[in-house]
Amino acid sequence: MSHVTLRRGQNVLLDDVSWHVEEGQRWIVMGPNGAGKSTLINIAATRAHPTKGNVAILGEVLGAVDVFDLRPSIGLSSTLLAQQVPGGETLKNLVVTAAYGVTGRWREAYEPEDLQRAEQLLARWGIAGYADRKFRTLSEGERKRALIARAMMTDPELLILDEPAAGLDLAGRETLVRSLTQLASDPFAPTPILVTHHVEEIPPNFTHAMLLREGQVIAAGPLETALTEETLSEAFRLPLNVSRNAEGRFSAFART
Ligand SMILES: Nc1ncnc2c1ncn2[C@@H]1O[C@H](COP(=O)(O)OP(=O)(O)OP(=O)(O)O)[C@@H](O)[C@H]1O
Repeated sequence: MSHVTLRRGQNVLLDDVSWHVEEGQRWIVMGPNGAGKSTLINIAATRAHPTKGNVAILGEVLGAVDVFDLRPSIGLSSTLLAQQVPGGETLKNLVVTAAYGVTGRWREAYEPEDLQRAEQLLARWGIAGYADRKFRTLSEGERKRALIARAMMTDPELLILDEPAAGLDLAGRETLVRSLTQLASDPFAPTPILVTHHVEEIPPNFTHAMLLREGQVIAAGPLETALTEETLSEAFRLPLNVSRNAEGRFSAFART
């Protein structure tokens, strides 16, 4: 993204944001509520267009490409998507419909390989026995896993996860962090972009961070320089103590 601004009415949601993500990097997007994180990743997922500035995704220039051709290469898991899933949808269908860019199975005919891949992904994300369960009957943690399995269905090059740990209990969060750490260490896995509010949710092998506040970039780059006491305190307007343990996990507390 080069000098991207997005306005809605009088509101400036993103203000002159530039961002460069390379294959092999693993990004965290952080910032307080309303900072513009979802807006940023909606652009990255071709769900929104900037008012000003240029965007190229996987080598294609936004505005000069049919986004429906590009979308299968971009896996997306978000709360907005979860809200669009019909409650009676089975997990198997939730995952397999990603191959067709829809939620809610209607009259599409699926190939046996698609169904097999959906089952494999559910197994990979720890919900193998749940293929015929209805989405509305799942716990929050199971829903999050199902949405990530769906995001992986098209074998995307880019994987965007918007707050996948929101609403999970401690064990659920830690299991998810472990799964994301494993995913990030797979050289054939898609380039991940993880939106989060909490440094504790950052998998230790993620490499870069984009820190936003009020639509502007506070810091962007390698974790060591972009996620520091100074940058996080500035982004959240709160003096923070930030530390990283020997395993690479972050924690943050308000200074007393
Ligand atoms: N359609 C819209 N019209 C006007 N303002 C909007 C619109 N959509 C979002 N906003 C505003 O833009 C700002 C950024 O929203 P966004 O959802 O990108 O933030 P966020 O960082 O993802 O927040 P959160 O952490 O709370 O999910 C917010 O102040 C929001 O109220």
